[in-house]
Amino acid sequence: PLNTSIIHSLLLLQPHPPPKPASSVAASTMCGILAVLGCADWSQAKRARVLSCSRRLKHRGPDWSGLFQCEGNFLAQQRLSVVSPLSGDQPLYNEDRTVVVVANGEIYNHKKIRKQFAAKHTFTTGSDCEVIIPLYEEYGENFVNMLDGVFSFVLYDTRNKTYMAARDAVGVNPLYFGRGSDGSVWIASEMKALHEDCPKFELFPPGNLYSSAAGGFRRWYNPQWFAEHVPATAYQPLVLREAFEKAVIKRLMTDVPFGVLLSGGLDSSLVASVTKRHLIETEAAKKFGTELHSFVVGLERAHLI
Ligand SMILES: NC(=O)C[C@H](N)C(=O)O
Repeated sequence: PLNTSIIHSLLLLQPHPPPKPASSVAASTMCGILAVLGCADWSQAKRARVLSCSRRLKHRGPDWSGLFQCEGNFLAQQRLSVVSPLSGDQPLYNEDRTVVVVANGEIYNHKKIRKQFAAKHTFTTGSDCEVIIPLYEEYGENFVNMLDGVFSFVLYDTRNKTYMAARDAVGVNPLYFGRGSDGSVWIASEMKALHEDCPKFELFPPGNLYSSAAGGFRRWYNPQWFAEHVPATAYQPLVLREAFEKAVIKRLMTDVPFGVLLSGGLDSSLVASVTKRHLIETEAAKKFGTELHSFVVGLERAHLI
């Protein structure tokens, strides 16, 4: 797989106010989610507690805070708007609001999936993450491998009171899983949102999904090469180059200004050079122009930068 830190060199700039020269920077593919499921207590005090835990993720999503509650089940999101800033606030719902999703993710093939469901599903937002809903309605819990992207999300189905959560193939987007002392399940982008309320918590394993109906985790990402002790295909530099370029290009999907963070090393320089070369072909260029903003972090008296 590609080194995910390479891809992280692409940064999203603060989306509001819109396109002006970049002055501030937020890390890539942010947003913070917190889901608390199956609480025995759903008093005002519990709701307030969930909200205050969710607020600890505010640094991940400065643009919006949202909360869904159905009895003892809570889904909260702090949003960093990337795709469809004006309509994509979360939680996201299906047409009759019986299925609810909070997500931290970028779904690169969302337009393709939208087309596939255009006749069957009424999309209410422009969010790339909304495609999770029709996929779930069509395929139940067996759709995660149809998402091309980086993500962590929690979906709650009010009709049968079940939920599922999933994390992308290699764990680009963070996710933690814990249990409260009342048996509730806590799932959050960062530990700080759940550690005080969960005597036990762990990393949500990358490439896995958790299903409340099945009562556990299962791997959804099972590429053939997992089983290979020695790679079956020989190293092909051109194939690698093409895959790398494609990986960078699809990450230019954004409705907000963006830039590249240069570490000073080879990886981020490669990301910057591919971005610069292909920027002109992208939707982003139509909105923000073809000038590429770049950033470096330097320390006083450190002479590298
Ligand atoms: N940024 C995110 O993680 C969610 C979604 N892609 C949005 O733009 O709102």
